[in-house]
Amino acid sequence: MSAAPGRPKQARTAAREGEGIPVVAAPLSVEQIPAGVVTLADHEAHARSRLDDNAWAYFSGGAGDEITLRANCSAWSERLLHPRVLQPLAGGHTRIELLGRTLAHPVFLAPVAYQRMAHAGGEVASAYAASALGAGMVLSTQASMPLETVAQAIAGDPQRGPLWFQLYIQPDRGFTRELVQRAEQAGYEALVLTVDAPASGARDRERRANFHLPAHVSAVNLAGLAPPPQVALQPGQSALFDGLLVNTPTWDDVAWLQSITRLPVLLKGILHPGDARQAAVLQVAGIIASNHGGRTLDTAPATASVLPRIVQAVAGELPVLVDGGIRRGTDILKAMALGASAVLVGRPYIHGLANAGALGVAHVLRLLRDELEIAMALCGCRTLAQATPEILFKPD
Ligand SMILES: Cc1cc2nc3c(=O)[nH]c(=O)nc-3n(C[C@H](O)[C@H](O)[C@H](O)COP(=O)(O)O)c2cc1C
Ligand SMILES: CC(C)CC(=O)C(=O)O
Repeated sequence: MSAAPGRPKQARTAAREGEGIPVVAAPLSVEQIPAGVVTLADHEAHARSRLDDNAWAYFSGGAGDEITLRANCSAWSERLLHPRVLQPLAGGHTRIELLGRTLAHPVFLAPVAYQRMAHAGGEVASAYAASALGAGMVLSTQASMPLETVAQAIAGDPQRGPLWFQLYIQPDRGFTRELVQRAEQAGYEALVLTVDAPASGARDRERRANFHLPAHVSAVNLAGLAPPPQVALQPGQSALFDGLLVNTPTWDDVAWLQSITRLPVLLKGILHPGDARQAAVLQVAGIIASNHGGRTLDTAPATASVLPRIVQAVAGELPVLVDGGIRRGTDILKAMALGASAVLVGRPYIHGLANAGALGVAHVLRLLRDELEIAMALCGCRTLAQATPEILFKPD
């Protein structure tokens, strides 16, 4: 049993924090997209052959019976688009406005921990790709490269999308505050507070594979964080509720976080309209409708299913982003039609990273954007503002 921000088992010879981390990704010239890889599903199939069973269990697994993991994908593909013809399309584009910025397209790289397990270039390679393709990126608290190194790698790139920092509030609030200050100083533009993982989900696939972090991979940005004090449990007390979760964040911590930072704070992991309302009352900068890619509570609903209710609950007061199961440009268009302001993808870019480093991540982003443009054109949408529920097929 472990709380969300806890550290997985690690090989005993763990490198010292930050040691041996390349500042640049492996040279692109040695990496290629294999012929025949033309969709995100192709990337996934190829990545399976590049990653060992240990890494595969971590990156691809979900919680429990993986019902939510599968539902995330099927809920998008089961919704149908309703094409419109003979619309003027010249001058069309995928641009959006979000938190005061104009972005080339609505795709972000979701926070995914321990990316050096997929490729030596790790989070820096992902950041290069996001930057080159104008995508946003959210760096995980549990990144395997220093947050400053990742920000520095793309600082000054005029076409880069937003760089945000995902935060897991640590039991040690002083350490958390220092982490926030580091993210501010490094140039991150927003904090994404993940709220759906006070405890790690039942990661059965990881347990079957005896998942452990390789020696060269660790949560370097949490170096120096003391383990939470051991609680002496009384007979009958719960190791979870009376132990690991005694300092778990609450709504009060959201207000606390807003009070200690000048950065906009978004909440990631909202599924219930009541929580969306509460977030709006606290005037957070945005929410991300997410079930953590099916990795926390199994049998939670697919994000495509809850998105309309969440959009309705916040009534335009704040942007709603969504992730989980987005694998096609058509999925992105459906999300936008349901009221999302932008989308995040998780596993697909890790597959690209495993396959060809920065080039692989860039390829995944390029495929999504190309597919989005095609879907927009075929639905008669010149801009994403025209992606309304009208383009979704409503069965009788
Ligand atoms: C291997 C892996 C690690 C993840 N690590 C984090 C993390 O550190 N913080 C976080 O907020 N979400 C994390 N997530 C969840 C993603 O940010 C995102 O919500 C999810 O992957 C979206 O679903 P998708 O993979 O189907 O696109 C992780 C997901 C995966 C697959
Ligand atoms: C280290 C984990 C807490 C990162 C995470 O959020 C995940 O694996 O889903």
